Amino acid sequence: MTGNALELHDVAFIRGGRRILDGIGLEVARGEHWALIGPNGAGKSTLLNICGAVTFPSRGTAQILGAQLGRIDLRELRRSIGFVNPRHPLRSNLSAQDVVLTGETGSIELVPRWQPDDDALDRARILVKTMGIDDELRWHTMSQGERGRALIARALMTDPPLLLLDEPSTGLDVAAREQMIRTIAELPESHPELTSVMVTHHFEELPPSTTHAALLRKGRLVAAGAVDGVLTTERVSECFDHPIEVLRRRGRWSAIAG
Ligand SMILES: Nc1ncnc2c1ncn2[C@@H]1O[C@H](COP(=O)(O)OP(=O)(O)OP(=O)(O)O)[C@@H](O)[C@H]1O
Repeated sequence: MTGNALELHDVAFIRGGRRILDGIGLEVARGEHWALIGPNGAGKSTLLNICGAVTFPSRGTAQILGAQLGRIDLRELRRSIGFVNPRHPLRSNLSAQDVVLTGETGSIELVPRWQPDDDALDRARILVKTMGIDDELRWHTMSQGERGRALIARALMTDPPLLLLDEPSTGLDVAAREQMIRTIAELPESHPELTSVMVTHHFEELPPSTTHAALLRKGRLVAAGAVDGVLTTERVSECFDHPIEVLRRRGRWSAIAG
């Protein structure tokens, strides 16, 4: 496939007369791995939802994988997008493999009377294995870290060209967080065609595979581009309206508030 994975032009999102996003222009080329960072309420999740064809812009245009929102079959497009949200509202006590299989139907629960074909079953088994998930586990008793890995495997079920991650390390202890970061950092190797966008609050959670970053403040982009030019002390301090020193060591980032 050619062209950018994402192209947003002058996107605004307005609710209750409030501009939650405004003047957003963003181009994400295929194969890039973006981090979307900003203070609470900056609009990160809203922007990610637009990238995932979950939310439509109030103004401007959003092209996702070459298709313009509002002009395409959403079901088909959504199969091309893996979405990882740790607040996954699954109620049933599904096995790890069944959680992964719901990625095939794009549903939260298993679809009644739906039977996966052999190919889907094989892919689910391989994903459970490569993500290092214990296949005896069931949803209700999985730890947050195990759930996170199961949700990434679920998101990869359709082999999507675009993966969106909304704070995938939420609720993880430091060991589980490191494992999650490693899992995400290895994706470009196992899925070389993949493009990803990850929302996070914490610089420590950025995988070393991050190639680009966008800083969002009060619904507007403060900076967007190659990661080392964006995650600087100056730009991050401007974004958070607070002095923050950004450091990069051995490929990983940290931030210290002044
Ligand atoms: N559909 C909606 N209707 C009204 N307000 C909304 C809607 N969606 C989001 N908002 C508001 O827009 C703002 C941005 O929300 P969003 O969740 O995108 O921010 P965020 O940067 O992801 O925040 P956080 O870091 O706290 O998760 C918030 O004030 C939120 O309450």
